[in-house]
Amino acid sequence: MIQIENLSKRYGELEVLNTMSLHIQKGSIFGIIGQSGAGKSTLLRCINGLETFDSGRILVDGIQISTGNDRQAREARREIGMVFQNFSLLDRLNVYDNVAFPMKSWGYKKKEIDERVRELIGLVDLNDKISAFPPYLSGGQKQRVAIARALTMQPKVLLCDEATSALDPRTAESILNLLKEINEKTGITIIVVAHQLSVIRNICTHMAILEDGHLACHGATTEIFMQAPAALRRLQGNRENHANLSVLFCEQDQFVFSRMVRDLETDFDIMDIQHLGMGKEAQIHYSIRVPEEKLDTCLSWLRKKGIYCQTVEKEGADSV
Ligand SMILES: Nc1ncnc2c1ncn2[C@@H]1O[C@H](COP(=O)(O)OP(=O)(O)OP(=O)(O)O)[C@@H](O)[C@H]1O
Repeated sequence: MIQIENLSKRYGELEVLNTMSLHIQKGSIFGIIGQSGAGKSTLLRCINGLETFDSGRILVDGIQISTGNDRQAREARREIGMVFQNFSLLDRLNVYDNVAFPMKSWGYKKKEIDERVRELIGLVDLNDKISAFPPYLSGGQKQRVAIARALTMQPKVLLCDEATSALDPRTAESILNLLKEINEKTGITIIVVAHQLSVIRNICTHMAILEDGHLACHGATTEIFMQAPAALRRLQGNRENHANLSVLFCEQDQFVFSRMVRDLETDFDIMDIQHLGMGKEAQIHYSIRVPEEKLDTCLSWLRKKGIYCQTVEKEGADSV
């Protein structure tokens, strides 16, 4: 149903996607995982027509995806809903109006909008919050609103970019269960980008591992975990030779790890992410695992950038 054929993309000198080909079956829940900077989000943005690419093509149900503004390109993009880590809700609109927003933009009739919005708010179990505004919702409730909004145009595909990374483990689990339920009820194809192997293992029927813009392996999730190819083992990492770090930074520093990978030519695993505080005070706490021989350079690189970091005992970390 989704055909990605020889997809390549560069940002200047940096080759982010390298002749990547991948077929994603209709109705599957497909997980994409890889080290930070491997190209996961870029691939998702290409599928959604949010990002241009240099060569290759992407077909959704036989229709070619592009960033163009012609009718065919817009209709094709309409078939794809997307949810993000930071929810991307409009704070000035209540739950009902956030969910209604895409249909209003496309000029649907009021009655049709009302029926669909109420149905979706019921589906994500938020009937009691229908008039609430996003600042008064929990993270899990915000993500439910974002999921309902992404489904308003009855897309064939739902893309989830780190949809549960900002949530505590129990809330994350309830969102993953909701995605699974939506997949079973509607048959929608779901693509999930995640940092944690547990997310992929829990809900994905199929998966792909990206490494430096290459497709390192892909297939049925159960088979990949059973066969444990080298790419999976690399992702799981060899704990003996790795050190765990606790890193705290502000939302606007989100590209810091990609820069660290480039500057220090090191790999690392993100083992846990927690969002702390709200608004201007918001911070993100990452538990990461770096190769032991790179530990000192990573610590001094992060500290030079004014980022709080410290090593932690291995037993204290939440493994992927
Ligand atoms: N707009 C941009 N301009 C320049 N480089 C970019 C841009 N967006 C992403 N990159 C670079 O492209 C590479 C792939 O980024 P991408 O966000 O796709 O990786 P990712 O696998 O999703 O990483 P993460 O897990 O950290 O989100 C990174 O090296 C990143 O720094």
